[in-house]
Amino acid sequence: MSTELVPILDIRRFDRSDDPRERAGFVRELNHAYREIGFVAVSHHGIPDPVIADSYRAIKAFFELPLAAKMAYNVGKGGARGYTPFGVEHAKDSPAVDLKEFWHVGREHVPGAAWTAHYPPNIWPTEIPGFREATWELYRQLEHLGDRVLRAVALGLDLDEHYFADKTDHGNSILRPIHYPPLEPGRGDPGSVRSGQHEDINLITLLIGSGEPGLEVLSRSGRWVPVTTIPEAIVVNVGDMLQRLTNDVLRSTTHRVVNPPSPYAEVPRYSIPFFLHPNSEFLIESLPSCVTPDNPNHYPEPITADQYLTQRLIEIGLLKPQM
Ligand SMILES: O=C(O)CCC(=O)C(=O)O
Ligand SMILES: [Fe+2]
Repeated sequence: MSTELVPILDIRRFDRSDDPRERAGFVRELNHAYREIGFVAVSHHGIPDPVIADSYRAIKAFFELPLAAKMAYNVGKGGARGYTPFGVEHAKDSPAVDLKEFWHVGREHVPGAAWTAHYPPNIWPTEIPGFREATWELYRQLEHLGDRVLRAVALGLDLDEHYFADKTDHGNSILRPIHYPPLEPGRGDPGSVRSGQHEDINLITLLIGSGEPGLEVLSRSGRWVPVTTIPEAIVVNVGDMLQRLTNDVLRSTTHRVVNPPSPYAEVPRYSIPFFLHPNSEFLIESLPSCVTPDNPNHYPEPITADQYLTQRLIEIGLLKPQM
């Protein structure tokens, strides 16, 4: 049932460019799913198992540290880098906080690159050897996979295959390892779930860990559908920036992480989303090919990726409004 809604697509069909029919088929199926449900699971993505395992090892060790040690890394504006504890982030329009703590890895600085000054530097937990190497390698690998998915998205929108390349080459992307602890009565508000229903802000999200129960997407008919993919697959979904760029042709679908029943409630859940963002200065303006008489421009006011992100971080409690 859910596999009908969230198809599993083998990205080797796209990467193997010597077979144009296979490539075209991948592009067609990906874009069809993004117009209908906004989610796919990508299999055979080529990210080596040890790269994923090393990150899991490092983040589990970090989240096991005492709260006081973790709070030393709760720095900076909007949780942009480092640690964000329980009780901060909530879904837009929901007062109940999510039952999660998380860490943010951003883009590593490149000395001499003009964009470097716009991004806060990463910070790293000194208690966990190998944390930096493992998570930065996973960031690079997920970014590379995201670039390939965006090439297939571009082709499906009748754009040049490399349309997104110079708009994402120093994107403000974030790798966010998340820890949802075992559920205890009395933790959080009575209405709290692991992650309240929301849409992602960025262009696309690549999610490691969707094999663990809890993730649900809201279907067009208004039904919550559990995402149950094969564990090796990486879920890749459309975010609000891509929905807006495409004038709502591609759908940023509402999703959530529910509190699972026993025995899953008694064990922690870990996931690692990678929020792929465009370059901060990128102007999000409806693509001309997505504006038609049947689908007039819903967003006549363009907005930069940076302005859009700031607005949205205020809405979810990660940034305080400027007075
Ligand atoms: O933990 C998950 O499986 C999904 C998390 C999520 O949707 C998010 O952080 O935006
Ligand atoms: Fe999400």
